[in-house]
Parts: sequence; structure tokens; C-alpha cells
Amino acid sequence: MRKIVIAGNWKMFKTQAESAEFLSGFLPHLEETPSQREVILCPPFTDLSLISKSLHGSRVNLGAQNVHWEENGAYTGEIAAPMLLEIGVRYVIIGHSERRQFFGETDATVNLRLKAAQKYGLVPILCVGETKQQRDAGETESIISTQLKKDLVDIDQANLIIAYEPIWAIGTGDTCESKEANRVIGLIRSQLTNPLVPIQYGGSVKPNNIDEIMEQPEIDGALVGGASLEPDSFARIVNYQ
Ligand SMILES: O=C[C@H](O)COP(=O)(O)O
Repeated sequence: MRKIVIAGNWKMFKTQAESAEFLSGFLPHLEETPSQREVILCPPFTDLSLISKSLHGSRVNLGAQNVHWEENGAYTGEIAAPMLLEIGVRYVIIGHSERRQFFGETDATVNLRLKAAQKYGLVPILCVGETKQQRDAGETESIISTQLKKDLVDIDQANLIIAYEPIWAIGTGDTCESKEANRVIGLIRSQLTNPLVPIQYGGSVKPNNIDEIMEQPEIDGALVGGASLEPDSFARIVNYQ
């Protein structure tokens, strides 16, 4: 039985004060959340410590949005796995398209980060997906297949989550049709050696489309950006029917 995992990626949004306000609105909704559903919040680094304290005793897990591959060192602006572990982080998003697109992330650095996360006991959420141009050129399958091949070298698939995020659907309101997301996620699964890896869909997931997305048999959860920033909206997604 595969796990259902719903994660909120706050990207570069929310100060500590705004995070505290979010939690006071969001946490009470979790009383309705089925117990086998994994709920993860991935705030900016600056909010992690405060949120970790507030989540103590709650069922929400904490995730970071990136991690460096070294244990420490002269890497200005980077954060290492032991720093995250010490404050209660358990998950980390790696290879998000915004990192690949704006910060020079490559499949080689994604692979290094995945290895480091697993070495220190963090569970990585690996993001893969195609651009609009690649989709229109019929390259979706080959692009994703190449990403998986390169990113997953020497990665333990027993401690891994994958998010299929078509880049053209991120932040655009232009959700990938749920059956198409299901098809691509099925293709991703066919390339894995472990059939139990949870595979999420990400890209304009909203309260009004989560039910349909989660009805699809291959989709094991969602990686939610914009709609995870507002307590009622994220609660509706986490508590989908
Ligand atoms: O990590 C989350 C994704 O990039 C989706 O973002 P979005 O829900 O705002 O489209």
C-alpha cells in the first residue's frame, strides 16, 4: 500500500509572524484529516525553527526547500543536512524546477543533494517535469526519463518521494488534466525499481481540483504551492474527500 503525502511548498513566502498566523488557522483543521495521510509543510529556512517548535506534538511534518551536499564548509548561502535535522526537519524538496531554472541546478547537483539528504536520514521529495515547449515537441516522456535516470543514480528508493510537476502548470492556474497527470505518473512509476515510492502531482493544485486529482489511481498526493499559503485553502486540500 503506497502512502498518501500532501506537502505545502511555501517557496519564498511568509515571515515568522505570518507563519505563526497560518498555523493558528490551519492546525485545528487537522482533527478531520484521516490518520494515514502524511502532511508536510516546507516553509523558507528562516521559518523552520519557529514552526518546528509550534508543530511539536502535532501530526504535521517539517520539510525544507533545499539542502547542500556537504556536511559543512565554505558555501555561502547554503544549508547543510545536520543543520536541518537538528531543528526537526524530516523532508526536503530537491530539484524543484525553480531551482533548475533560476539557480543553475543540474541533474548532477540534484543527485548529490539527494544522496546527502538520504545519508543524513532526510526523505527527499524529488521534482521532475517538462516545459511547455518540451511537451509541445512530444518530449515529455524522454525529458522525464532522462531526469530520473540521472537524478536517481545510487539513490535508495525506499526513502524517496517523487513529485511530477509539469513546469507549464506551476503557478499558472493551468492544471495538467488529471488523467494526463495520472498517465505520466504511471510512466514515472514504470521506471522505478521500488513500486511503493509515493508519487505526487504538483502544478496549480487548488481546493476545487484536489478531489479529481486524488481520484486518479497512480497519484499518491500533491505538492502544493500557492494554495498552501492560506490556512483554509490548504486545509481543504489536505482534507480532500
Ligand atoms: O512546489 C509546488 C509547485 O511548484 C506548484 O506550485 P503552484 O501550486 O503554485 O502551481
